[in-house]
Amino acid sequence: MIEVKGVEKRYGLKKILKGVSFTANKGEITCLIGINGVGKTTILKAIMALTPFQKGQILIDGKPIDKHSFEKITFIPDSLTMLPNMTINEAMEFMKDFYTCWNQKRANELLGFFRLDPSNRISSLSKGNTAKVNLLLGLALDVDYVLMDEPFSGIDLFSREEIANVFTSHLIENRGVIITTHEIGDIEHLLDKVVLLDDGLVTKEFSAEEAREKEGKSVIDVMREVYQK
Ligand SMILES: Nc1ncnc2c1ncn2[C@@H]1O[C@H](COP(=O)(O)OP(=O)(O)OP(=O)(O)O)[C@@H](O)[C@H]1O
Repeated sequence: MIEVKGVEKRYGLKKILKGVSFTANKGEITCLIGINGVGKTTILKAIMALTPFQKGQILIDGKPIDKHSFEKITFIPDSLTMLPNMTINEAMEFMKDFYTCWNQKRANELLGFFRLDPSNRISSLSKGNTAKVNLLLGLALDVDYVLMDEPFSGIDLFSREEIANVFTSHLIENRGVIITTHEIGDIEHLLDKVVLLDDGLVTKEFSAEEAREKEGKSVIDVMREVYQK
């Protein structure tokens, strides 16, 4: 389980996170939702220990985050960070050399799943295929938790559907996923937990299934209730 406890984060004088707390379980998809600039990416970076925070604590499976946390967790940013003149194959080789937890079998499966040609250069890929390569490079790591920042951003409906399909496949297995997205409609049915953020705080943390089954509400219904008050 990932536990975010009372995290406060300032950039200069600007307080972005004012005591954010929530949990994300293994085997579940947790979605962070909030308007642009609320601090979703900052939370993911804090979990990865990529940005320092002033107060609070983040635990992964009961242990505070440290330099070894990357053996358990990976961060898939909203853009691909590989050199544009690399082929997909070369990008995979790079990851393989860098990470001991690289799983070539899963990488090959992901290539097939996304119908990617490994000889293609990163610079020649469409936006949708670039997003898929980005996901492939993260999901091919044998880690328990995957953080994904806006995996659907700026890509067409069909690519979004293909990416959404990965969430119900064995390629995610029973890992814990934290995702940020503005494209709720595409993945609403896949979400286990939703964390709504506003003004530096969690305003609501709820089970998507319970909202659906007990209250007959979609995630978007709950968002309207919370944000349009
Ligand atoms: N390195 C930085 N230095 C100063 N301010 C920053 C830095 N990184 C982010 N910020 C500011 O912190 C706030 C939160 O940024 P963050 O990227 O976490 O928001 P977000 O919710 O992910 O936004 P979006 O939905 O647009 O991706 C924004 O106001 C942003 O301008």
